[in-house]
Amino acid sequence: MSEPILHIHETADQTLVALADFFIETAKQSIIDNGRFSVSLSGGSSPKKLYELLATPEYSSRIDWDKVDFFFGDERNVPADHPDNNALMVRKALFDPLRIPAENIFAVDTSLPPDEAAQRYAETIQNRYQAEHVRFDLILLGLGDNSHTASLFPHTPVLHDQSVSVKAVFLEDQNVYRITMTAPLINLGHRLAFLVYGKGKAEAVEAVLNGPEDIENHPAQLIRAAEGEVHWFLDEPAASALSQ
Ligand SMILES: O=C1O[C@H](COP(=O)(O)O)[C@@H](O)[C@H](O)[C@H]1O
Repeated sequence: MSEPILHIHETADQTLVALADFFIETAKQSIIDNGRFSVSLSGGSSPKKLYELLATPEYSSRIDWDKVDFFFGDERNVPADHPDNNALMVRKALFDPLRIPAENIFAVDTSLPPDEAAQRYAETIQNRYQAEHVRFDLILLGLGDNSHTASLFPHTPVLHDQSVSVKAVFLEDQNVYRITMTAPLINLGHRLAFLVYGKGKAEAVEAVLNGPEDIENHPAQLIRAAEGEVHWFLDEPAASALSQ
């Protein structure tokens, strides 16, 4: 298992540019190697600016977006037109501006009950890869200030799920469901890339990267690429608690 690779930049904007470049270079290489690029997107508040940046002419002109397949590492259990829906956020920031063909977008069907939505999405991923091994070229991830990533939240049963799959997670404190890829599925990715910025995430970054193993409280510690690489794109405030 390889060590995490840190990319620390002074500001959040510089961090976003570095990750946008990394996204494009990974996509280009995957298209050269395999003819297509498969990426799993993160949701939440941090990545919206990244998607908006990728939609600008400077980035959008650098790859053939028709050769990109988009998946989601997690989704809120809300209707497709709800403001909290991750796919809606990406649609507005990236898919619509770039006119991504509908057949390249693999979103979670949140009109189904959560367990069924999760199972259907796991099947969607399996079917997409057919006989091939399920391995995304790139998986984008965020980090909550409570050390969750995707929807792997502290003290939830999915943290112990060993299947390469997608599961529904009930968050008791919020009384909501989310749908998430399991850690074993995420860990199969060729490249995993966390995007974390802001001082509010500094303690979580330190705990996940350098703290004692404590999966229940710091679920992002589960993310260890089986054979690939794990990259962390951090701004200086988010990296400020890192021990040497
Ligand atoms: O990987 C992810 O992380 C976030 C936490 O990110 P934040 O920017 O909202 O703090 C998570 O909630 C999101 O759904 C997920 O894809």
